[in-house]
Amino acid sequence: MINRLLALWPHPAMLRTLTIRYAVLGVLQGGMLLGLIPLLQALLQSPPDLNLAARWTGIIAVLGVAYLGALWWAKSLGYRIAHLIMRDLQHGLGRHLLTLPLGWFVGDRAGRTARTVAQSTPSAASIVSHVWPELVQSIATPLTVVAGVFLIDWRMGLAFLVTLPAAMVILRWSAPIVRETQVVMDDASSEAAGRAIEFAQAQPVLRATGRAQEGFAPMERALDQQRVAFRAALNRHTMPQIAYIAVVQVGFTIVLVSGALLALAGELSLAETIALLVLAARFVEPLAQVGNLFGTIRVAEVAIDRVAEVLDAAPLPEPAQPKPSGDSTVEFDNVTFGYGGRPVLNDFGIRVPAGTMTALVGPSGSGKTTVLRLICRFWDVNGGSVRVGGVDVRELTTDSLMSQLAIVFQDTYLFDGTLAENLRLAAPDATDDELADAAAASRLDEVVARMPDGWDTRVGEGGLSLSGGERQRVAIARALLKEAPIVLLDEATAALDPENDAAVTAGLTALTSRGRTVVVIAHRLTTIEQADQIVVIDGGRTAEVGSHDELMARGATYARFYRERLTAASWQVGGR
Ligand SMILES: Nc1ncnc2c1ncn2[C@@H]1O[C@H](COP(=O)(O)OP(=O)(O)OP(=O)(O)O)[C@@H](O)[C@H]1O
Repeated sequence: MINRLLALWPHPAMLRTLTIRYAVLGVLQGGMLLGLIPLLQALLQSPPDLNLAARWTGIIAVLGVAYLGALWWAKSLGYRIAHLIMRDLQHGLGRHLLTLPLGWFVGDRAGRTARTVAQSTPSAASIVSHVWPELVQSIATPLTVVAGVFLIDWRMGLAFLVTLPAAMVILRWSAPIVRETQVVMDDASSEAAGRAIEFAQAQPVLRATGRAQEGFAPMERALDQQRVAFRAALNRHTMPQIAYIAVVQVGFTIVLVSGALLALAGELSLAETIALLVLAARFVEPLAQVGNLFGTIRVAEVAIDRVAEVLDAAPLPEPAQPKPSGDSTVEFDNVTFGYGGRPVLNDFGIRVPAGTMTALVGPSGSGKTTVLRLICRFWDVNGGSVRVGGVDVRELTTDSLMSQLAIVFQDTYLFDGTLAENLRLAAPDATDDELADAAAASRLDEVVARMPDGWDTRVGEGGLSLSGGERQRVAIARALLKEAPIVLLDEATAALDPENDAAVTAGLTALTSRGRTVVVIAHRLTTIEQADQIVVIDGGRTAEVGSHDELMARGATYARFYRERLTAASWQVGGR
């Protein structure tokens, strides 16, 4: 546990100091317990030696005061180190997350990362504030007691000692079991939490389809699995727990029987025997404590593993000798790419000249979103190259690439701030006039005018107090404000109401008329007709490229799509 922690937080000297302080604490506690022996001897001999008893009471009291002082001395250091660990791990995670490819965040990673930062770092820090100190103390106290008992009577010392190795064997045996079950319970909890979030988000769909009452099968399955995992884990925990308690109790019995036999044989005085038995009862306490701690240690280890998993994720390689960016042409040259083993893009090639608009169309799953992600370098290609301004994106620094791109994805995420703050994320120094200009071009000004507090209206977490179309207007306004030469846009697939539809068209017109290079996954007929070039993607390849008129004249895939969609009530080229 400590080695794993040190691998993430390499400050062994501080942990050594902490260990010494808690060991001193354990020794002081053991000393107080040992002080009971002469105290009881003085009281139980006939006649009782009250002077001696008073002297030992004084010594125990001094040890008690020293113990309290040492407790403050050790705890304050433990809390300080825990604070440093939490701060360093959270900062380290934050810095590392910034270097990871954006593709790393796709899927359920966002939720897991939130858990790691918010829950696993305090859990890892609790190792030094609670787990390790208690463990050190729980070992130092019994060892001090055993050493003291050896000095009084070596046979009783052996009787005390015999429990320790047996307890260690049981703990070693149970450690992997506890750890394994902890991982299973943790995974089951993550899955159940994920499904519960999905259930909440799917409420509109479930209610619209009349299935809200029946519940939601994936969540029910996940909750069932969680219950089964918890029951199985608790069952597996039971055996090691019983075995450990048995060892401690058997050890206690051995001490009792040995004490009784030695007393009967006249080898121990009555006072010594009673004192040793009192000590045996107190001796068992810290040992039982160690048994409980091992479960907590495994929980902390799982937390460390989760932090390490994020910190071990490979950062996006930055070029050793970055090249300066060129113009805003975007090119795919014989690009091959797949997620895992399955190829998605095969020998894919397109050229988007600077200052023009290209619409990507094609059936669902053909690879349109993947094309946009590769331009942003969410992932690196397996073959060929993606070039921006004539330079391979792998030869541009992330900052330089990102400064050239504005991204408008379907589900625009807005921060829980005001409309103005959300827009200024793209350009913190933008003047009010620039804000107003971007808003007018994307028709966000209409939304601002409708809102009670205008630009100061709070949009709620994720921008949920705005409609999907309104959020996309904010994203387009951001793209206009950012002054990035290339805009990547994934149009909302849901049919927009006429007002939002007109706003997106106006935003696109503004972007192209201001010389931006626009690559758009197009779902609306108006967008496709607006484009300088249409790229039809099918099966990860470029099936057709040309203007609307050229492709219609060819009468192949695009023309077929177009006619189908035109006749459909809700026209969507994406095949949805
Ligand atoms: N993160 C991912 N991990 C694994 N496979 C993925 C991932 N993202 C996409 N895919 C797969 O890659 C293929 C292409 O997906 P992509 O999202 O690029 O298609 P698309 O044309 O944009 O589809 P749609 O129009 O439905 O959004 C699909 O088969 C999809 O299942």
